Formats: sequence, C-alpha cells, structure tokens
Amino acid sequence: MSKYRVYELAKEFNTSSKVIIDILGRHSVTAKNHMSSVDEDAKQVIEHTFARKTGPVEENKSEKQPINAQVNQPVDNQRQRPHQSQQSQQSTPQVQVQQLQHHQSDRQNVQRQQFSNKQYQPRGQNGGLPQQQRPFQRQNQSPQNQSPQQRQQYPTDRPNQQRSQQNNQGFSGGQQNNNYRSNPQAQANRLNQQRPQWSNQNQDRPGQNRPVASTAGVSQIQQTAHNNRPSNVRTDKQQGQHSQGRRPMTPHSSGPKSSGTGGQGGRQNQHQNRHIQNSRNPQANIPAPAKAEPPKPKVIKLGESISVKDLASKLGREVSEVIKKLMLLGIMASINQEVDFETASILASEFGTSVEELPPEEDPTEIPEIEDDPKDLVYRHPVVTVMGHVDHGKTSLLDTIRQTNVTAQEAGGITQHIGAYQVMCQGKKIVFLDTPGHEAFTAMRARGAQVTDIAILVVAADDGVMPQTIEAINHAKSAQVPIIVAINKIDREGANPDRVKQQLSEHGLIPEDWGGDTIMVPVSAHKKTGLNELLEMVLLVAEMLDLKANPNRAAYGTIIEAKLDKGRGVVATVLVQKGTLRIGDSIIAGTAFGKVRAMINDRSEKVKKAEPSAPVEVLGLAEVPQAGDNLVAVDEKTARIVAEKRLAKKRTEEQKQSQKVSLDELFKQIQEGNLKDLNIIVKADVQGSIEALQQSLVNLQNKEVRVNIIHAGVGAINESDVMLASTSNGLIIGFNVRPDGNARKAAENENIDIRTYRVIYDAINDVEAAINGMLAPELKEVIHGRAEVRQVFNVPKAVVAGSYVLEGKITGTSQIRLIRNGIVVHEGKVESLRRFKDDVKEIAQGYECGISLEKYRDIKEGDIMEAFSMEEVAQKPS
Ligand SMILES: Nc1nc2c(ncn2[C@@H]2O[C@H](COP(=O)(O)OP(=O)(O)OP(=O)(O)O)[C@@H](O)[C@H]2O)c(=O)[nH]1
Repeated sequence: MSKYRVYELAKEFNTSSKVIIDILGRHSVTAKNHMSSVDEDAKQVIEHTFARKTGPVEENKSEKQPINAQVNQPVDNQRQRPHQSQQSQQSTPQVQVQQLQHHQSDRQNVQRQQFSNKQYQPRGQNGGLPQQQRPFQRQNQSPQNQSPQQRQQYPTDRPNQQRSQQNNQGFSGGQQNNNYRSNPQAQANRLNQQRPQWSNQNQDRPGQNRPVASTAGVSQIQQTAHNNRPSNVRTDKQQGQHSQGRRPMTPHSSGPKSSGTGGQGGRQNQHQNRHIQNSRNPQANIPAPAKAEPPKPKVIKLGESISVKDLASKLGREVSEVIKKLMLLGIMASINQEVDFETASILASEFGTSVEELPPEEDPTEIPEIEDDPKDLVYRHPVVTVMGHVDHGKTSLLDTIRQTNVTAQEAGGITQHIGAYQVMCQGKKIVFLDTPGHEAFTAMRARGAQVTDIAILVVAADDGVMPQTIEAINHAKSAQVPIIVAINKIDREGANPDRVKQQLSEHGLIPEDWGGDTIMVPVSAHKKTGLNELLEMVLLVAEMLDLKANPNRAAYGTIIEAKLDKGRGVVATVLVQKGTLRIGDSIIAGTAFGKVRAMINDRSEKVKKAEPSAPVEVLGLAEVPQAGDNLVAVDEKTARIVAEKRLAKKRTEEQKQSQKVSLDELFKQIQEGNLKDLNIIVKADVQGSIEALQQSLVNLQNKEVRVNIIHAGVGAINESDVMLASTSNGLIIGFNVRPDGNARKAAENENIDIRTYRVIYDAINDVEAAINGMLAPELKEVIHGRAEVRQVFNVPKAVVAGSYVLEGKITGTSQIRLIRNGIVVHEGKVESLRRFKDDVKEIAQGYECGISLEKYRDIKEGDIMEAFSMEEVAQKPS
C-alpha cells in the first residue's frame, strides 16, 4: 500500500500540513507532523474532504457573482477572453454532433471527471463556505458538456496555461459559470479551460501518477476517466480536431462581434490581432514550451560532504529552497558552502529523497593502510623516549643505560650512532629513541607520526619540576603515552625525591606509593643506581600495553632521522612498526622513494630484514625524507606515482604559503579579494616617528582594505617582528632602523616584505600607492655586504674605520648605511677603501680594511656599515 507524507498531501491539495493533520485527526488518523506517513485510506479521507469543500464554493460563486463581474476580472483573465472565445468556437456543429453522439455515455463520466478535477481545484479551499455538492454537479451534467475526445485535445496542447493561469481561472470560476449559463459557447470554453488544468496538474504532480485510490469508488472514477481517454498523447486525429477547432480563428470569425464574450475594447482587438498574425505563422502559434522542472529523484548518492549548490541540483530543487530548508534546520549556509553527509541526508529526507553513502574518496597522495587480522599479531618490543627539562640528565641517563646494557652485554658494542638503539633487560629488548624527547613528540607528531609507546620523564631530584618538565608531561599526555618518571641525580646533596613527587602530583602524576598510578623510580645516571629497576618498569608497562604487530606483511615504519651522507647517499633511520622491511623492497617516505639497497642495525651490522620495533638505517632513497614521514613498502610503480603526486601537492601548498603580503603585490591581492586587512608592523628610531607613521598609515585605509598596525616599537627590526609578520601575514615598515642579521634571514625564509625608509612621507606615499595600485617600484635595494667597525682612527682630514667584513663584500662604489644599535645614523658614500696602505676596489668577507665615509666623521666602534646599491628592477607585467 502506498504511503504519503503529510506535507506531500498538503502540497497536493494546496493547503498546509496543519490543515491535513487536523482533517486526519477528525477522522481518527494520527499524524504527528508534516513528515508523518499516512496510507491510502487517509489520503482518500482528505480527497473526500476537499471534494466536499470544493463543490459549494463553485456553486456559491456561480450563484452570487454578478454577470457583469467580468469587468472586474484580472487583466490576465481579460486577456484570456479572446482566447476563450476562440476555444468556444470549437463547439462548432461538428463538435456538437460528436458531443451528442457521446453524450449518453459521457455524461456520467464527465460528471465524475469534474468531481475528480475538483479535488485539485484550489479555489474550493479558498471559498470555505457551507458545502453543497449536488448543485455544482448538476450544472456539470448539462448536455452541453463535451466529449472525452475533445477533452483529450488539451493535455499537451496548452502548456502555457500553467498554474498561474489555473489560479486566475480559479479566481474567476464563478464568472465563467455565469458565462456559460448565458452563453453556450462560453460553456464549452469553460470546459476547455478546465481540462488543461486537470492535465497539467497531473503532469505537475508526480505524486498523482502513483497508483492511487485503492477504494472502489475513487478507482472506478479514475478507471472510467482513463477508459474514456484513449491516451495522454494526442493522436493525429485529435490534433486534426484541435486544429479544426482553431480554424474558425479567421479575421472574420475572431472579430469583436463574434467573440461571444461581449466587447472588451481595444485590448481585446489587439490580442485577437496578435492571434490572427500568429495563426498565419504556424511557428508563432506553437506555444512556448513549459519550463521543464528538474526530476525529483527518490534516491541520491552522496559522499562525505557536498556543496549546497550541488545538493540542490542532485535533489532537483532550487538552491533557494535548499537554503531555506537548511535555515529551518538551524543551519545558515551559502550557495557554495559544504554541508556534511548527515546534514545533507536530513535535508534530503525533508524533500522526500533518501540518501545512499558513497565510499570515501581515495587520496592519491596516501597509500591505503593494510588492516591486520588480530590473529596475525605477535608481540613486539616497546619503544621508549626520554624527555625532561634541560640539564636534568637525559643524555647521561641514556648513555649509562646504553653502556651498561648494550656494551656490556652485546659483543662489539655501539660504534655507530643511528638515532635509536635497542637495549636488553631480562632477555627482552627495549628500543630507545635517541632523539630529544620534545622533537620526538613535536616534530614527529606534527607530521602525524606516533612512534613512542612509553615516555621516561627525567626530573632532577635537586631541581624539581621545571617549565620543560611540565611541557613534556603535556606532550606525553596529549599523545596518550604512559609516563614513567626517573627521579635523577639522587646521589646529589640536596636531592629531594619527595618534593619532586609532590610537585609532579600537582600536575596529575600521582606516585604509586602515594596511591596513584604513576611509576616513579629514583635513579642516578652517575652512580648507575636504579637503572635496572627503571628498565624493569618499562617492560612491566609494555606488558600492560600488550604491544603487538604483524611481521608478515609489507613494511610500515617512521623516519626517525635522515641525512645525506657523502659516501653512502641518503641515509634514513627508520623504526619499523608493522611488517618486515627487506633488502630490495620498493619504499616511499614523504616525497622520497627508492629501493632498499642496504640496512644497518644499531650495532652497525648489515641486516637483510627488519621486523617490528627494529630501528635500522636504510640506504636507497633518492632524496632525504623528513623526520616523522611514514615509510611504506609498496610496488615500485605506486611508490613513484604517489611520490610525484605528493611532490605536486607540496609545491601547491608551498605556493599558497608563499603568498605573503608585499607592497608590490598588495594591489593585486586586494583586487583578488585575498586581502581585506593590511597588517603592518612599524619599527622606528624614536617614539615620535612611530606615532606619526602609525597615524598616517591608519588614515590610508579605504573601502577595500583596512590598515591595522599590529605592532609598533622603537629599535631595530628583529626576528620576532618577522615571525609576527609571518603569522599575521603582515609587512614590516622600518623608519630609520634596519633588520638585524637574524631578522633578515628569517624574512628571507618567511618571505616577509621589510620596507625601510629615511623619510616618513616616502613610507606613507609607498603604502598609499600600493593600496591604490599605483606603486611602481623601479629601483630595488641590493645589499652587498656588512662590515663591523672594530677600531676608529682619527687621521688628518678623515676618520678611518678599521673594519672587519662580516658578510658579502664592501666596494668603493657602494653606498654605505651606518647602523648603530640597529638604528641608521647615516647614509652616504665611501670616500676611501684601503687594505693596509693600498687603495682597493673591494674587500671580501673575512678580511679587515679601513673605510672612510664622505663628509661624515661620527663613526664609533661597534657600528655596522652596510654596503648597498639601488638597482633597477624589471617592471612586472600587470
Ligand atoms: N650528580 C649527578 N649529576 C648528573 C647526573 N646525571 C646527569 N648529571 C649531570 O647533569 C648535567 C646535565 O646532564 P645531561 O645528561 O647533559 O642533561 P640533559 O638533560 O641531557 O641536558 P640537555 O641535553 O642539555 O637537555 C651534566 O653535568 C651531568 O654530568 C646524576 O645522576 N648525578
């Protein structure tokens, strides 16, 4: 049995869900809300209710409407009238003969069809008047009713008579009834007008095409109507009839006198004339095709997310409908915004469409992980990282453990440092990562790698918990790695393990002997005490963790560290975590790929395979991977393709990152809408300059861009200014100050635009020009070198600065900027450049020289001389 949603019925009967729910409620059918489903019987109840409502309204209207009410008809209806008159001429003698022939058999059918039609007439609902069905039906039983064949002329013939027209007709229904009472032609016309409605409605509502009305009455009506309609598609004969019906639309017959609707004045004539012209032109007579409604699918397939626009198109709905529905669900989404699968599913169900989930899209830069069968998993050794505050004894502890547990027990000892090594305790191996704990957590975890099973937190018994101790605790906690505390330096005077325990308990690490669950072992790296106990505790925790891996599968591991070795090429220390890595395996790590050429274990032995938890040096990668990259053994082709894809992705990301704000690109970025806020860091020699600059720069903002001074300070531009500019995508303006060495390097790395000025108006003009897209830098400053003044000699006519070239070179033709404590104290030319007593053209890095400046004598020890020149740069095409 078919089911119908309340809202579907509401739509079908052109009313609200609430009305439907009320009606159902009165007939003891429970429907909670608009999404509730009801069966055929319930639908029939609604149909009957609306059928009852419809009749008397028609009747009332037809009875109460004055005959001359036509004058008040809406313009649309008035425009229809000539049309109606043309249609009315279909009631030609021919047609009437047909009508008479079919009259007896059709009479009842027409009556039923009218009844059926009325179910969908909106006007019935609008009336809301006392109901009497009979009078209306009697009217329709008039022998003037047309044959079913005639009715069939319309369904596909008048698509231009769409819903709007239906509504208009609904509005003027009573008038038409009056017409046909007084004018038989108008009666035929009225029926013709109604039929397309019926047909269009059926076409418009897919729901109505469902097998409906299981109860005998309704199905009979429908069946009868169907039987009387040979087909929904017009036959040639019917088309012929129809065109016959049109034939009377000649200039003669369509004249105002023959219109049958009374004189409608010039407008009607115009309309008719248009028709006359159109009838001469068969093309023009073809009605404009109705706007095709997109199909409404019952099921759609969706991925993890979809844009509102695409969802609307999949659902065959208008975007505005979808946005509106989302708003009703409490989600404000724009056309291009993505909605997740869940939201899209709820929304689709609101439209009566069900949703199937598509499998997640595969990332071409990822190699799918192999799911291990639990029965293939076997024990693996624990991997441990040592963390703690600086100087608390991490290195000493690791060294002592390594010496006592490796050198003593393994022949040959450790000759090779590979970043990770294994020690033995009670016949079991423990793998120690030799990288500083923080890096193991921060750098590697930033790359999504987690290699550590257990963290040993070293806390000096005499120093207690320090900032980096807390940092280490937080890192381990966020990685959900169990912590074992090694309270070190207990041999020292002033060592107070209890105080350490107290402090640690304040950070959530409660010692076992205090009723907590954190293992704390007092040790001394110097005295080698407590180390065995510490290792035993590591094994105990490892046992509790039940560490397992499948050795019989393709290898998966993490790069611990990697370097380029002169003799051996790329050397990567890998911790194998799953599977077994073998010589000859094709591998990929980050963007690097290659074949395992050789493997060396932590005892410098060449090995042919490395099983889970084994640290090995791997030779054979084509380029140096990054620490934290996953290493996966795959077939050669996949390794190459995925590496290429990763490289392309990396380049795109780098490109995106390097799109930092710069004055040269500023206008372009504003135009592209990428920049709404221009963040500026201002550094100057004195506070007064800062205030002046700040004020003037803020005043430059316009509708498109807002100027924010995110930091302003006195002094040289330093690294922290650059980092701030980098994180806030800002640029730096220096007035009479220069960036120090670190800042310059950082700015180069971070692609930060540093602009330095000696005239405040130049700075303002540049920024203004950049904002308005008029900055045309023709000259660019090129720094040639820097020299430090180490001694100052006063000689007749000059002051010679005995200097040492720190970087680059100083040439006799360079311009010199004299910088004292980061502040530019002078800009000028070199007067003389000497090495020992000889004049030279240039002095290279690492050499001493004597420099004197043109017309400037105030040089002091410690000053920096920056040699630069202004060079023309090619104009970038805009
Ligand atoms: N008395 C005593 N001194 C120790 C002990 N362990 C380390 N030290 C000393 O503490 C100092 C720092 O030791 P490191 O091992 O370098 O400490 P660290 O934590 O590795 O230091 P960073 O690598 O700088 O973070 C050294 O002078 C060690 O000799 C110990 O158990 N007892």
